[in-house]
Amino acid sequence: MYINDVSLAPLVVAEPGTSYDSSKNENRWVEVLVDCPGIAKEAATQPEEGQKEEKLYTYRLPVGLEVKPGDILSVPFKWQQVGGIAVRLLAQPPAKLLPEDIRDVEDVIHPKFFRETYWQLLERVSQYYYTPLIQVIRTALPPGLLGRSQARLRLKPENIPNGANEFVNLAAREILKILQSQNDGDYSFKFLKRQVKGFYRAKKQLLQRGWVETYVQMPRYSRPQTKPVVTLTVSIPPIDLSKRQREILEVLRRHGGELWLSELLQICNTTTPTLKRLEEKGCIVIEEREILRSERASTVTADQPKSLNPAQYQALSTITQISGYGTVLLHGVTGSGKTEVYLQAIAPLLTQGKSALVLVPEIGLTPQLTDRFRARFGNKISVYHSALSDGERYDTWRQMLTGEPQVVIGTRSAIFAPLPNLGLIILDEEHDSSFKQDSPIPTYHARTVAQWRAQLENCPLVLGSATPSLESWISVRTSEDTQTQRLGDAQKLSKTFPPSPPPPLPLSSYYLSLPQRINSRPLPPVEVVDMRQEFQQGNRSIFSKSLQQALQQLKQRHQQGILFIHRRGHSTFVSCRSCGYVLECPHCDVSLSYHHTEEGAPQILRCHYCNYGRSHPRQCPECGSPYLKFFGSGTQRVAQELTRQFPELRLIRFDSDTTRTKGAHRTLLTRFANGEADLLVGTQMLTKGLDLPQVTLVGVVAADGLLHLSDYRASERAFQTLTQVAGRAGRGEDPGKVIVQTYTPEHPVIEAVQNHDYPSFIRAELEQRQALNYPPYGRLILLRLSSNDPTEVQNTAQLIVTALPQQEGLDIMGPAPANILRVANRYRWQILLKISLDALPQLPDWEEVRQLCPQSVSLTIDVDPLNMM
Ligand SMILES: Nc1ncnc2c1ncn2[C@@H]1O[C@H](COP(=O)(O)OP(=O)(O)OP(=O)(O)O)[C@@H](O)[C@H]1O
Ligand SMILES: [Zn+2]
Ligand SMILES: [Zn+2]
Repeated sequence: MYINDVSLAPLVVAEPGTSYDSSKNENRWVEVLVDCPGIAKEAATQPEEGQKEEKLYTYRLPVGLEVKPGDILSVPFKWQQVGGIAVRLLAQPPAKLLPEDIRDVEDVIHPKFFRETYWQLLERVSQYYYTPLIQVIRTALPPGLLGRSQARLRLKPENIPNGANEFVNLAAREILKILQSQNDGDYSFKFLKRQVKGFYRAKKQLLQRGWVETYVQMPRYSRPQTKPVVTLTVSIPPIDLSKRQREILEVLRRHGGELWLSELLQICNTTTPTLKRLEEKGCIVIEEREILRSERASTVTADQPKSLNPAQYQALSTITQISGYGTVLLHGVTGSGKTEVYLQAIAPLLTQGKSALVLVPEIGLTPQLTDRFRARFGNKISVYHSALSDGERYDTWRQMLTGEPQVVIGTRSAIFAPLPNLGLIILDEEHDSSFKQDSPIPTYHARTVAQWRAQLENCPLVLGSATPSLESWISVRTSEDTQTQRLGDAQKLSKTFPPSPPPPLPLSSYYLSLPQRINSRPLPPVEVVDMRQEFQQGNRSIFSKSLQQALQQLKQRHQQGILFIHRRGHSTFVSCRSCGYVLECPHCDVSLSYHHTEEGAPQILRCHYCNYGRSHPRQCPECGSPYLKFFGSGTQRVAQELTRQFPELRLIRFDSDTTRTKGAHRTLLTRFANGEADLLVGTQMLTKGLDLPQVTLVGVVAADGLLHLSDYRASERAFQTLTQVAGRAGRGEDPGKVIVQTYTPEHPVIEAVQNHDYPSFIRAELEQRQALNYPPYGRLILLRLSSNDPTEVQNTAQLIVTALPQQEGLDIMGPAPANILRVANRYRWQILLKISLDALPQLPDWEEVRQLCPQSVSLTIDVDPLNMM
């Protein structure tokens, strides 16, 4: 059976609590979702025609083994033992299968792993994002859970009383004897099963008494991890060294003579060959050293809950009063103390034995945030994100399954963290687009999944942001009046009868605002510098006079600054340096993208919504100036320019180059916080959640890169990013200042950022979206096609567009080449479907659409796409 067919029927058919003892001669077969990439094409039992890689196989239950839907099993598959999930129990084997072809389930590895709500969540993801269930399960579970895991039994000697043998049957005694014969008291099921007849029942007895425990061992993680370390071997450097080489040795010396290679490279901004030369001269040694698997737990000093200001207090009491499901939008300006509200909302849950899930956009954000959580909750915190090694993820995941009350902080995939007793889900910086997965499938948005999960688990969901997404804003503001009124009532009640808690608010969405910074600190003033004027006045530097001056003062006043550069690498719109004119598509209201597919190919400007194209003009169509330029000045270039103009400023680069290695974020931020540099120069990563009180200056080198992304969400994203980055200034005692350099100071986004005016920005933006039927008013589905064959992919895209039904309320845009046409030798085309929520058109049958793709063309259906490139 093809899994998509069953996904509509409830997968868990057994009633909770009923178990199936195969000795009663009923339900002796089980359908198992087997996870076996690679070997699945040939089946253990004969597959039906047209089956795909993920499918259900039928197995028999051996006598004495109890299985329930949702259990993780180990089953034989060809010549291996693999993992699988029990999907449903059958009273009869499928008629087509010969009984002798059906193999036995080997064992239960994790009983009741999938609780019903968790299953439902995965199914919902599978349906909404048009993704086979097994693929969703792979996303949700740590890698390799199902594959090659081995169930083992371990003695718990501390629980075994004297004369234990009296209490259990013969087989159990045998098991105990075998386990006790070995120091660790630890054997695989497989081994024990062969040694002991009646293993399953005996094991059950022992488990019930708590004398043994089962666990899963993952052999592939047993290999220790190593990493190169650099050690200083001379106390006085030889005289023939260059100045640079001496500096490197000096840095090493100051760090106690030893650093991880990656850290040394970062700190000295040097290269491995340079270090190799030092090694040849006998000054240092580079060698591999083992690192521990768990993240080096930084020492944090415990802290106490802060006494809340009135706005925080109101937010907290609303959140804690919600019983069951409810969505809260916590809209707090930068530095308003949202994190403190989260912390105090979580604290009572832990004492009630519940757990909380905190999602954050990117891993660069977590060191500071996790420290704050650790300071409050100690070792109840665990961190879960895809940058962890498989082993770490697996360990953390096991920790969650214990059911101990805990707080899991993680990036988007942590929305699937299998915490059994969820009391609260928090999405911090909920507007951030890294919560959306572009590929591979499922192309889920963690906020959407969080909403479902909160509903299924019947717990509140808090969405926190200084710049809420339009989606979240709309979802809580539609019935605004009633909410405000009911909130008012609840408050009145609580004032009148302080001892008794007010009745739970009968609402499912709430808007809460923290309009002021902590201690009523002002938001920093934003100065907008018109770079066209700078250019006209003869300033050819990438820094305006105003920014230059501010940078100079930084050093004199012993303060620190942040310089923000939009994104590393390519940024592709073209604009005029004299008048600021940006080349746009005449049909689509988005800026044209610069396409340069290969060396020597002509330069083309193209709209990747509708495929309008034109050649690259020699002169500005508006003012005739020849100074047309592509935007995009990388961090590296800015850093070079800084060193040239301000040699006395010490800077740290903070971008995806310098933060690639593990722990680099923490290292760099700690060094900055300790005052080892005056300036932090970086990309998007430093816009989020940084709370550094000594930062007084924030400079945005060129806001334009953000304003003219060829995407309907460009304005929203630009407003959010600029507001967030501006929000890093003036969080401490000293007042802050923000300088935004731009060629289009009159742009509404720039004005809104300058005035810290979210409401008027969102009003204007919502109007535009509504007029054009873009989200949150309409829905989008993006079909991404790619192939090694440029013609075939283009033809397929055309074919699909022709085949799609013409309907009221369904706008088909494209096909058009993706912004970067060729990536890793694959040519990419896309088709954008815009769906009107009023007309609710019939969506195409995606299986039929897939049939139109030849073997060489792959198709990804991106539901609610955010990244259009
Ligand atoms: N009630 C309070 N009293 C004193 N200090 C507080 C209080 N609440 C928060 N703070 C402090 O104020 C600073 C800013 O708070 P926090 O970082 O939580 O703000 P935020 O709203 O999350 O900011 P952003 O959205 O900009 O990241 C932190 O250093 C925090 O410890
Ligand atoms: Zn011009
Ligand atoms: Zn266009």
